[in-house]
Amino acid sequence: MPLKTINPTATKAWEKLEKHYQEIKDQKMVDFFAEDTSRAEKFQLRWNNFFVDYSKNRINSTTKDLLLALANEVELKDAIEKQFNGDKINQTEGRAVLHTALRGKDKPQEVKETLQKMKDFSQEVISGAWKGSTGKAITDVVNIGIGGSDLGPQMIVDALQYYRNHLGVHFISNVDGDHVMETIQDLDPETTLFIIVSKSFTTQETITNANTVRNWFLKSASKEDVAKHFVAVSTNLESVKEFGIADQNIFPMWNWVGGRFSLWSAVGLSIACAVGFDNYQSLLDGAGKMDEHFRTTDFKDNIPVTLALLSIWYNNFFDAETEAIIPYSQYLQKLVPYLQQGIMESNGKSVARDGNKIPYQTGTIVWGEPGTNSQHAFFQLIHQGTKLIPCDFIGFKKSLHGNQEHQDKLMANFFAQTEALLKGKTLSQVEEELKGMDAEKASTLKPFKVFEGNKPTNTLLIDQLTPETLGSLVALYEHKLFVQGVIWNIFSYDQWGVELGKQLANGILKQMETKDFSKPQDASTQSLVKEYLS
Ligand SMILES: O=P(O)(O)OC[C@H]1O[C@H](O)[C@H](O)[C@@H](O)[C@@H]1O
Repeated sequence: MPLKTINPTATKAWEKLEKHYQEIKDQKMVDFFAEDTSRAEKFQLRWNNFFVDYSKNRINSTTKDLLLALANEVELKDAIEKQFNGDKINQTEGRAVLHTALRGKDKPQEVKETLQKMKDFSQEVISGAWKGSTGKAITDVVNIGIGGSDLGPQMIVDALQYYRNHLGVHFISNVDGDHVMETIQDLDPETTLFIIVSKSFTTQETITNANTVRNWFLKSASKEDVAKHFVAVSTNLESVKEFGIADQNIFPMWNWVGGRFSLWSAVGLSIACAVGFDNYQSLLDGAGKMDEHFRTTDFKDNIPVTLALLSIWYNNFFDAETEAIIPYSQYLQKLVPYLQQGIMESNGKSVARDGNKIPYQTGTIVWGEPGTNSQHAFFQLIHQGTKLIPCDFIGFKKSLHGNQEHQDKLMANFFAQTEALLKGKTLSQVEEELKGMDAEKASTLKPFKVFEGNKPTNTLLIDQLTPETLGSLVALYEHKLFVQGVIWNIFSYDQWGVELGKQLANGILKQMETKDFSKPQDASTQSLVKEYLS
């Protein structure tokens, strides 16, 4: 059973919400709309190129007031200021969390300098002024990194492919050697540039992949040629140098930027190469504008705060297990895997800030795929399954290539799904539909064709997919997860949970090399490793 115990940092609001939940939980959204003709206007937000409709939620004005009271009781305003001001809010690692400083108007000097270096470098590579070791211009750029050093740049490069130039941009992340070979086998070492991205420069996958790629490169080139084909982004300058990267080819990053929030730093170098520095700058500006909105707008009109509170409402009171994010744009096919790291690595915690075990649910599980494809895959379960799955629908008013017929069909589906999830289909509607059918057959079919409806959705309607709107959209979700972390009273910016597997993998690797199985290990894992080695 989901845990519902009161959050001790917000007892008053939490208790009131629990009581209110009991009153409202069986009510139908369609009745809310029938009772209040101005409901749609009441629960919508307009900001820049964003229009957010959250009226299709199982809330009324009281719910909204109580959720806002919750935000106030946990002193959200103060928490936001602490983050933006650079307090060491990542307490378990003793670090500030300042990805917002990478995209604000007043950037620190070191950020400005790094941006200038990224600008100069990306322009040289794009224009062909940067020559490979044999004097040829670069045709392909390969980003070698994993987690935050891969997912962000990869998602943005894919999302902004409309804005791309002639460079082929590729990503190597998995330590799976087949993935590495499939990526490099058709590349020409003379015209390929590798960007090794690792905040720590100790990550097993990235260092292994970087070594493999360097060896592949050295088959047809000399050590001196490495400087023309390898650059690195890291906080660990010493290890980068040890790897053999020339000083001038190192792009710094800082430990006050979390890996999963690092695409706004030099980790975004492959983005700048793929779409040009000006577009990268617009991406930063879009994120900066959302930061401003988040920091300065009253909570009742604040998009990230509103979406975060709604998510808490379903997670902690309706016991929703997951949330779906459905972008109606094929360009955003990598958005969800990217957000999964941001959201689930940040808020997948079960210990409160005081070190005690948390007695309530945290950490939203997010998943999703672009529409309309997902309508033909998992939407059946959202419409008629037994689970409550709140969904965010993200769509754009204008397409990039025109094709109005396609755009209208895409968006008709986009609107229709939230309508269907809201209204469902009643028994009498089904009966009406089955009129004329053989009575016995109709009566057998009836129960299967009923849709309960009353499934909550948020609709984010954005003018067009541009570097700027994309920047704002990503920053929106970053702030949403931050607000949830504050309410759940957890530390959102560490990730101790990924360490154990890494440690054990090193031990197993040693076992494989030495065939020494004397160290105690569970019987299942041991027999699997032995089977692998047999
Ligand atoms: O950039 P790196 O230091 O190589 O780290 C890459 C990734 O490693 C770990 O798994 C962390 O959990 C991620 O947050 C991080 O993005």
